[in-house]
Amino acid sequence: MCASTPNTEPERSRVAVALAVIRDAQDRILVSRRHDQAHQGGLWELPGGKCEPGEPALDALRREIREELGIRVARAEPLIRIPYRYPDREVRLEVYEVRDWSGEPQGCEGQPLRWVSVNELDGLDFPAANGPILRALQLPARYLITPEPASAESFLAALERALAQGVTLVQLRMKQARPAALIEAAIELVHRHGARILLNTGSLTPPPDADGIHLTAAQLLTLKQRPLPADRWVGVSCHTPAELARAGELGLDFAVLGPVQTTRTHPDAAPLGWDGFAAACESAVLPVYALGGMTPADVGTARSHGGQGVAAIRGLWPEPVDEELQ
Ligand SMILES: Nc1nc2c([nH]c(=O)n2[C@H]2C[C@H](O)[C@@H](COP(=O)(O)OP(=O)(O)OP(=O)(O)O)O2)c(=O)[nH]1
Ligand SMILES: [Mg+2]
Repeated sequence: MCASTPNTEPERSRVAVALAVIRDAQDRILVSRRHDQAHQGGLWELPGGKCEPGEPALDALRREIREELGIRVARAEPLIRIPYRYPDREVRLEVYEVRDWSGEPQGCEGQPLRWVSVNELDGLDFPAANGPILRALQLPARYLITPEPASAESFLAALERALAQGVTLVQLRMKQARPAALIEAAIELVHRHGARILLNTGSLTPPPDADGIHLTAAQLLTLKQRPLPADRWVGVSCHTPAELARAGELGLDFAVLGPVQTTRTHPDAAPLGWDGFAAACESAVLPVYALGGMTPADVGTARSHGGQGVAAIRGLWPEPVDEELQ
């Protein structure tokens, strides 16, 4: 339990929890099964547990992992934090990625253990609060937003170079012309490189072979429910904590938030700064990319401020670009 204050909501329900995504050399993740009698019993879980009063989450993580698995965490990187309200309890999950640890994991409390790939995680039953953690594990650190295509040929050539440079998630952003042949060619090219593509064309019904859509903040505010089923992704552009909250309520998969910095093309727009970005991520219940003046060199800063990584046109497109997003 966290520290309690007498005259506020009953604190009995608010629990800070430190969890570990422990990876082995094959990039598999360690999961355990919760005892049937526990809160959210019988479901699979990430190892970890409740912070003691006043205990920093990272200390709680090391302690819980030693107690539950008998291994020593050498280094842990923040992945995501999820505030979540169950009917009987409110939790705040602080999730860390652990690639550097020593010892041989054992179920010290008799709990069954399994090593699984990120794809296999999708097929296991976890507590409801874990959905955004799975998404954070599936999403890359860089999210390319394409500039408005000039010619199809030069656009596809540049997109191919971006993919060859390791981009694995693409937003096809078309605000002017939307030629179906170019959209299909881009989808095919992205899939040939094993990457995913989301369409930002104003339509809520993308072609069946697209991996999902990316919404504007204006579209977000008109929606009553998530526009696509769970097997297709829905990203959204947000500028305020209120928009992020709405994206979380609708169960969208991730958001981009900006502008974090002043950009060349919009020098007058008030930027959030990294502190504003971090404050907004604090209460978000979905992975959040930083947008606005970002380059791959900013990934570490974005992550240390609670973000999933960076989203950019100019910073990730292998050709000079005039436009910039806010
Ligand atoms: N360990 C764990 N807890 C989770 C996950 N997802 C989720 O919502 N929770 C919730 C369930 C519990 O309300 C809380 C953590 O509980 P816990 O049972 O692991 O706590 P603990 O290790 O300190 O156990 P105990 O001392 O109460 O026996 O967080 C998850 O992936 N792993
Ligand atoms: Mg536990």
